[in-house]
Amino acid sequence: MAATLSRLDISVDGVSVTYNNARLALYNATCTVEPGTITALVGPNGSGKSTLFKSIMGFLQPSQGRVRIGGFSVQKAQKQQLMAYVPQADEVDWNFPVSVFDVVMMGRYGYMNVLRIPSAKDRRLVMESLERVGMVKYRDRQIGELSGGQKKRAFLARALAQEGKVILLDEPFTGVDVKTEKGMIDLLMELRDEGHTILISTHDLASISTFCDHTILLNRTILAQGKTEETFTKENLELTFGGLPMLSLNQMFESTEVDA
Ligand SMILES: Nc1ncnc2c1ncn2[C@@H]1O[C@H](COP(=O)(O)OP(=O)(O)OP(=O)(O)O)[C@@H](O)[C@H]1O
Repeated sequence: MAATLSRLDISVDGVSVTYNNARLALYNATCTVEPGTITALVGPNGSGKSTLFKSIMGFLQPSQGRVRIGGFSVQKAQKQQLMAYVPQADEVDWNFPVSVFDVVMMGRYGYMNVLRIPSAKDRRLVMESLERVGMVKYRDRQIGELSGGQKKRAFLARALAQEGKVILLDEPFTGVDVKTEKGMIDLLMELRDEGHTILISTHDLASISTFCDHTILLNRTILAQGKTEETFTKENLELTFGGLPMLSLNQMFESTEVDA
């Protein structure tokens, strides 16, 4: 893996997305993910987090607005393998007859010709990525035969093998135990220190202030963004989540204060 990287920002400018059912999922979203940071994307269910990820990755075309990755168009960033994506579990066909090794090798496809014959370098990077997430011993398992946490780590390894400078993770801690989450957070911080730009959506609000440099709050549009200590406030969370009971917020801030 490269020791140092050129750091890339993500710039989202006035992005709106309407799905086929005419539902406006995202409205005039404008935000910046600073280069070489871990940035949390926070919002309630259905607030548009996955839609924003898919717009950044170029999986869907916004009806308005523009996304740039390190100044490049999304299309150019895709061609240059600048972005890697760890999807939500329900976006994956777990019955697909591929091993963990095969899934991680998919991260190398963008570097191969049409015959997709892996080079020695491709194999080395796949093994290094599996090692980094502690999944070498599961490399021959069919992907459906993994636990929730192992599945997440397999897809994180695919992102590492892809060598994307920008890594997007859509709810990587769902169904993951505390120890595995801690291991993943440590790895994300290492990747950040190597210069990766990381955007992560999570419902685990309690851990955000422990590892996310910046936070973006979303509910159909961007409601607040900035350094976590300035943005991840009770007032902004109330604005974003609306119906979240005051008791839950009070408990979370009390436990954050105790941990700090
Ligand atoms: N393919 C689709 N077709 C139509 N509507 C969609 C589609 N995908 C998402 N939506 C709608 O767009 C809105 C935003 O969905 P999105 O998946 O981006 O939210 P989210 O913040 O990622 O939610 P969650 O936290 O539950 O994963 C929701 O109202 C959802 O029902």
